[in-house]
Amino acid sequence: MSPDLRTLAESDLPEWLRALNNAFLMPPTVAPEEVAARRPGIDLERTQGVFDEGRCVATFRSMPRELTVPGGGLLAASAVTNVSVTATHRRRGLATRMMSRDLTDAKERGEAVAILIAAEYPIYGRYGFGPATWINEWDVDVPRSGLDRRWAGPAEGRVDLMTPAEVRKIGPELHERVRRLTPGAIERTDRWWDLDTGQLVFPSNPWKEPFYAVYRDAAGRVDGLATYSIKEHRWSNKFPNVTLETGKLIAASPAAELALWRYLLSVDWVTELKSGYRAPDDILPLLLGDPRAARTETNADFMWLRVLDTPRALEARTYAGAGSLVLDLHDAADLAGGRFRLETDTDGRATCTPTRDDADLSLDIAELGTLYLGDESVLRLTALGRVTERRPGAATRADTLFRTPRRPWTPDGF
Ligand SMILES: CC(=O)SCCNC(=O)CCNC(=O)[C@H](O)C(C)(C)COP(=O)(O)OP(=O)(O)OC[C@H]1O[C@@H](n2cnc3c(N)ncnc32)[C@H](O)[C@@H]1OP(=O)(O)O
Repeated sequence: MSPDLRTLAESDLPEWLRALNNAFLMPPTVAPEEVAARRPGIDLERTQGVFDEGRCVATFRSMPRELTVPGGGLLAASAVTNVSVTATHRRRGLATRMMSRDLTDAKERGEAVAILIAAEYPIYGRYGFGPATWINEWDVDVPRSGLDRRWAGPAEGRVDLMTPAEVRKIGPELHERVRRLTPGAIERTDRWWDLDTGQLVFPSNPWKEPFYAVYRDAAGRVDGLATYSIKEHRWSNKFPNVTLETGKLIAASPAAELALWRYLLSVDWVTELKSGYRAPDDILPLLLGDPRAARTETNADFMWLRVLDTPRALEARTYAGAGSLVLDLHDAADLAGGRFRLETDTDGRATCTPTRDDADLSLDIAELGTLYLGDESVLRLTALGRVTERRPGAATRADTLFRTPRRPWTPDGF
């Protein structure tokens, strides 16, 4: 009997979570309390499981999210997660079957793009995804950072430490503002905040209270929040030698961002600051007296994007001025391909319509995913042979339209 692929019923969940843990190399048995805690975060309608002789051997699910695009528009996205195939059933096409089904369903639901965070780089390009946002992680040698150790707080506004309960109240409104300013960001659910502030704890993942530093501007408006923790206290010969790990740092203004980084870098005893995953063009290294003190620990792709509805996706974002481009898009899965004319006006607003005109650029739908949020250079992809220029100068024109002044960033996983 061939394995049976289906949407989960309520009673399938414990076995499905067990399969997920198997593939993600975590202790397989999931306690009933864990299943109960996870259940509200899972929309059964958007799950898939493959069962072989009653045993779950593959998992998949997606959830609706709003993706911020250049210009601040919000685009309906299908956020794909928990993709797994048990090692006993690998390389038989199970992931491909689940992905094909979910992408078709997402398009029917009216989601213009699918997004995911790839466990490994080579997996998702074949399904039309391209890496759309990147992350950087820095390790700062604080004593060599060249910062004035007498820093006593921001010149304007203030930084205060707050309790998890206070953050649970003020965090969501702040994040709503921040994510609209951040192409590549998605919303945080109430559940996200409950987990972050210890109101909801998974039995398998005990919560340790972090520190929460909040920045308010001179008028008292909450404009920034940084979460951080200390891994271990190391003292040798009575010298403090402590590592501060930044959790999430979000800021709605440059003043808030500067004040919070400066605060974290000035906590007494701290000799090493780990930044956590940040935008690749985060200000952190350049605010140091000596940027060499910020060593890059990670520089990697983060969120991958797959266009499902080309006109809607391209019309949702804005561009750097007026222009016109004909894109010939190849899509092996036949979801979003075709030839389209993109017209932009001086305000950067766009229309995108099917056309039979000659193409300016030909590319695969996965390359459009890479270019969509403005992070990659069309010229660079042309040099690699991944974009073909059909009209001289078209790649440069496309770069002028698509690229953004700051790089997109996805602050949260999903
Ligand atoms: C969004 C997320 O959830 S990311 C998490 C992804 N999950 C994991 O990394 C957990 C461990 N790995 C797994 O569970 C599985 O190996 C998966 C899900 C990555 C792949 O599942 P499979 O059922 O083996 O994939 P499937 O058989 O459909 O493979 C399709 C193609 O992708 C290739 N492929 C699959 N996984 C990988 C990989 N990790 N690296 C390189 N190629 C891969 C296969 O070789 C195959 O290529 P082909 O079409 O040229 O023959």
